[in-house]
Amino acid sequence: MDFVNKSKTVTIIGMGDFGRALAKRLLRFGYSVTFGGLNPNSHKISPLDPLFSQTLITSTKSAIRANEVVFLCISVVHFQHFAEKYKAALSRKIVVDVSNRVKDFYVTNSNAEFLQSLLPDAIVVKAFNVVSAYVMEGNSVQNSRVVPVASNHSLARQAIIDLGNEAGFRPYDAGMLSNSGSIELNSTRMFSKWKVPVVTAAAVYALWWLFVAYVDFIRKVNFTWEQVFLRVANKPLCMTAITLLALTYLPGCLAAMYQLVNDTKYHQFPKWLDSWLAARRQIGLVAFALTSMHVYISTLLLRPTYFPSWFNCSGLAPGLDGSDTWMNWKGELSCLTGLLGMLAMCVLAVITIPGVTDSLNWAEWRFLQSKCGCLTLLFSTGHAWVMGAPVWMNYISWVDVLTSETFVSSFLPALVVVLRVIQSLPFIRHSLIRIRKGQIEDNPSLTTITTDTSQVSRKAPGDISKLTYTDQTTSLSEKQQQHPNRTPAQAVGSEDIQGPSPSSGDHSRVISTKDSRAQSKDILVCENASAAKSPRSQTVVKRTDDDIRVRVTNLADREVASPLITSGNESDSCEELVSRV
Ligand SMILES: NC(=O)C1=CN([C@@H]2O[C@H](COP(=O)(O)OP(=O)(O)OC[C@H]3O[C@@H](n4cnc5c(N)ncnc54)[C@H](OP(=O)(O)O)[C@@H]3O)[C@@H](O)[C@H]2O)C=CC1
Ligand SMILES: [Fe+3]
Repeated sequence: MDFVNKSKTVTIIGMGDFGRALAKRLLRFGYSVTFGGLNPNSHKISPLDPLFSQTLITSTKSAIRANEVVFLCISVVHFQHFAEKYKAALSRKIVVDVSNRVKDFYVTNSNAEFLQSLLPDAIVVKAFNVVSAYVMEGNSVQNSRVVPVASNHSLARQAIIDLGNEAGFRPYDAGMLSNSGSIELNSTRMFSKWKVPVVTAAAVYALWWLFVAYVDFIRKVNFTWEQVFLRVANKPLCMTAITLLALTYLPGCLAAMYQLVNDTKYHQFPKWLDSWLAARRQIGLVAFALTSMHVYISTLLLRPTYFPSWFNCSGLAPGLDGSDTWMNWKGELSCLTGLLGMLAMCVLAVITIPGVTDSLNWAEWRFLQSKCGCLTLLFSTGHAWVMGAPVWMNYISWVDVLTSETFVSSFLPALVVVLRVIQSLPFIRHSLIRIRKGQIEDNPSLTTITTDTSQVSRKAPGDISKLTYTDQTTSLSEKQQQHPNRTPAQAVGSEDIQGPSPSSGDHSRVISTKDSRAQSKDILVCENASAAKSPRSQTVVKRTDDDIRVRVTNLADREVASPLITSGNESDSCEELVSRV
């Protein structure tokens, strides 16, 4: 079987939306396509389309025979029927399953594994199901979709990765076919990362609404019911925006405090903090959306009748058009701080766009994230204080202060600003820098983390979440989302977890966690650490043709010590091998 598809020819079974779109994309990138369908004589492929002029449309059987790589662009519902008919013809062919889950059609584990069980002699590869036919057909290959490719056969997987690269996608090695379940789920699950931030925003907004209703309608009557749609609704809106902004930066402060308390960066954060850190991007973007709305509404209402304390009036009887009024220092400073906060927030939002993120190097990205985040918090808190502070001075009782909307809503952001200022004090900063650099821990034991360096370097968002490394303020999984092309080692500071890399000729695959057996030609990297938290050294287990070699590399303080080597045999577990070193 020729896994290197030098002839650039593929077969596509199914001439529906996806099959046609895939064919167009491949033809555009120099591939030849043979179509196979149920009804080769009645299909929707236009003979007038110049792209399809050289395309062969034939019976399913002939199309399968024609090439080694067969894309199966039919619904999972038809898999059984299809497999029964063409099982023999597909023997030893690479069958690429592009299908997504179908409601009410139950398969155990995944469509791809189901197909593999129906076609035991074929090599099933899961790929391209995350791309819609519409995107596939489009001319633009900029910002192309990241495409996970999974298969039990590493050469077949690599062949499809190469094909994906040539067709303008960003494929990555997603490991074994057993990973197809999550690949399929991820491509059909709706807004899974947005649910918690949006629900949190809704809950915070509801709470602030209750507070505003109490303060402005029950405690004192400050507004009429006619103003609830914009003037009053604008209040909980800005209060929610500033709270969410604080919630975006608070977990970073908590993470730093956690590291300071434990005096190490290797202790895993509590699960809730890890999830919170990972959700910061979404929380921040919701805050940005609400802030934008607040700015529009405030601009619409910006006049003396709505904001009397922001304007000076020249005469006894101010004109209705506001012609004899002008903004006082409070109005001008409120607007300035608000707009500067919005500007800093816009920069933050823009750098989350993948194209922009990719154009920044790590230092630039960190600088903008950290500095603009700080500025946004400062300006937003300043905006609330400029509006509220002159009024707070006149309050007689604490109840008045505690029912001041500006005071209550700026409390959390102010707390985050204070925490950040404290954490930037020289002696605390130095401690944090020392901790984040990494340190040696005594008595390292073997961790449960086993991963393959060559795989990790190609992994995409979500798949590296098993790794426990986190840095100061950004959880690794999130950083990997923001920089899908960067390896975890780059994300946490270059060589930290990157050990000796496998030679280019090695065919490697991800081996499951815990007690993995060294496999032929596989490379297995174990992090030596105490309780999976403190990588001190890295162990590469490599099976050569004759024996298994184990190399332990000391990573403490980024120094790579001279490797120790031992030998073992095939049945040895990683732990056993390492214990012999
Ligand atoms: N459309 C999209 O955006 C995406 C689709 N996918 C996946 O791609 C697959 C195809 O989707 P899509 O193209 O939209 O679906 P369509 O219904 O548009 O096309 C399915 C095609 O498969 C053909 N077909 C059905 N059974 C067989 C068979 N036994 N042998 C040969 N051909 C057969 C049908 O032929 P006939 O018309 O004669 O019945 C039809 O042309 C699905 O599994 C879907 O989950 C994945 C990602 C995105
Ligand atoms: Fe405001």
